[in-house]
Amino acid sequence: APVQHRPAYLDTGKPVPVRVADLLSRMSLDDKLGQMTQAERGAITDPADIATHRLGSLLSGGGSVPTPNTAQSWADMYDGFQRAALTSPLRIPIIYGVDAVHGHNNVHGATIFPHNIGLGATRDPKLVGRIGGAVAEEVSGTGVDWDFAPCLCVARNDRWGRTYESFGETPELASSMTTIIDGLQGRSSSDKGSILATAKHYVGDGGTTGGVDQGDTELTEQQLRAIHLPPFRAAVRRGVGSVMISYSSWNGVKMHANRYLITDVLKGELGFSGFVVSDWQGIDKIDGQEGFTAEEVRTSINAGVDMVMVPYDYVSFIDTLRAEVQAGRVPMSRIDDANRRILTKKFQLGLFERPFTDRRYTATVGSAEHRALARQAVRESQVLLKNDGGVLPLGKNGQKIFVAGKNADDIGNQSGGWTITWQGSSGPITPGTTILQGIRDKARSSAVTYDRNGAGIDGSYDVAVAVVGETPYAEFMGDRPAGMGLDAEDLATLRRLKGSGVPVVVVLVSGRPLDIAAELPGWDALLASWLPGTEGGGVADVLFGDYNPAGKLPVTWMRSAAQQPINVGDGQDPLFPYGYGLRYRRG
Ligand SMILES: O=[N+]([O-])c1ccc(O[C@@H]2O[C@@H](CO)[C@H](O)[C@H](S[C@@H]3O[C@H](CO)[C@@H](O)[C@H](O)[C@H]3O)[C@@H]2O)cc1
Repeated sequence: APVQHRPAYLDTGKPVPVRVADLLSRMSLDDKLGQMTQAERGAITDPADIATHRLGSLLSGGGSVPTPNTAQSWADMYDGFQRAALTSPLRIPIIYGVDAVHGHNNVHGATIFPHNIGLGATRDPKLVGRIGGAVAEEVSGTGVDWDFAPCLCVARNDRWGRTYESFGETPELASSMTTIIDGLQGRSSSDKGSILATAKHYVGDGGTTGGVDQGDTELTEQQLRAIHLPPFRAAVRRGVGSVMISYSSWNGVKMHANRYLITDVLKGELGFSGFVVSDWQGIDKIDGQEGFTAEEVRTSINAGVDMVMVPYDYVSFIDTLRAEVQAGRVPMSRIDDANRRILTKKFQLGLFERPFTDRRYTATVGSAEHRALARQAVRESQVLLKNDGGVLPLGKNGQKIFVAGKNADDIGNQSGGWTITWQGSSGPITPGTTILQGIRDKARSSAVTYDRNGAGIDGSYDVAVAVVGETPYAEFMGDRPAGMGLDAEDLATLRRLKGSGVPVVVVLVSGRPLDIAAELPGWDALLASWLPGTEGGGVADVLFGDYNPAGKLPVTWMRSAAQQPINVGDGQDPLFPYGYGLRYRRG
């Protein structure tokens, strides 16, 4: 019998472009349309539908998790979906995406790193690259092969609910932190424990008028190119495998419909050779109405979107796109280009050879090694803004320390949004060390008293530490169009502490600068902690002087919310300037 020749696309000895061309030549129109379709895992009622509709990708939206929500269970879920995908005639594996934006944050027990705004304060690109490697290991250990990160937004107005997802307010700072892509993708994307990274959200998401999430970025092209494009140029140079389009508009045109910026600039001028994915229901929002229309499908695909994060009505999407192709309103060349881009990444990731979870990485989820790295990141991210009379560092021995504040003993609050659920939540939502626990661990020979509201404080204490700030939010839920001050609970707690006559150290756990100028004179010290994640011990390392704070503001700190947007070089007079940060001692 004639030797069964393995098709070229399955021959690992062939160059990727040859494998892609061979596979493309074997694909039907429906095979190709399916590759461009990404569905939410919750929309898959029968895994057989993955092969039936030739789906190219699945995702977990924020908080979309298997039960139980363990690394093992994720790996089993992924392998189940992949096994179903491989029953299709051409056996093309799916690629599965998640938002691991500060660790594998959907997974209970995963290491939660500081959100990007804290990483920006470290000014340590090498550290951020190492974090990318650790996140890639934890994500790989659950089977997942695609991370919708990093967000390379340049946050220009702190009212924006996604300010904490930004490394900072300058293109230089965001560009410097694209080292995380090297960590996520490895030296070669087929490296073990490497995953596909995503530069998002292209372009100008952090520059909307008023800091309105999904709003309109009203800038000249020269301004857009100077402020918001550079991090994407840097990411493309580093070989980022995918780019996600922003919900926002540029001068009134929805980014998901912007052919000039997606095809001419990103793919042409910048030379991006990976694939472009829409945001969640991003094409639906082009006309501002619920659901997607044939025109929105046609417009976004012709603009250069290669894969659509539908995420639920994927059958209707495929049917609509098929009709547009058959009517000649979407050229076959566009469909083939999108497929080439997607398949190239799947081959480069090694998905055809190793389609299932590499269980050697499952044990890295929440590992002591990763938590130690996260604690180092917490230490380096702390920004000391005030330290009158050297009230910091605190004494480990023989001191009476009073700790107060809603964010002192709350893993959920210190982790912020995109933690276990999309919006995040207060409480003991995942294993970690709260800031209070970190303080207790340090001050074993001092007396530490905690009361959330400061009840019981009196003049007998040597110092009071108030851990205050924001509770978790994500995206538009975090927009602050009005005031940006502390909430009533925090203000009451601080008043009570102030009344005791004891020196007050404020630790601000927040996703952005808050309007605190009026209260600041009553505080003896102020430490900006940002959203440190599960390793609150790193905050205590700084409070007790085991680490000499070196963090620098990644964003300008307003004197008043009325100053927003306020950014370095705009001539305004801030409370603390971009780059500001005190140390305990030189060196
Ligand atoms: O109940 N509602 O009213 C409601 C409204 C909007 C929702 O919208 C959806 O909720 C989230 C959780 O389901 C989804 O993750 C996205 S967010 C989007 O998704 C991508 C994939 O997760 C990320 O990479 C992007 O960075 C991010 O901008 C969407 O906003 C959900 C619920």
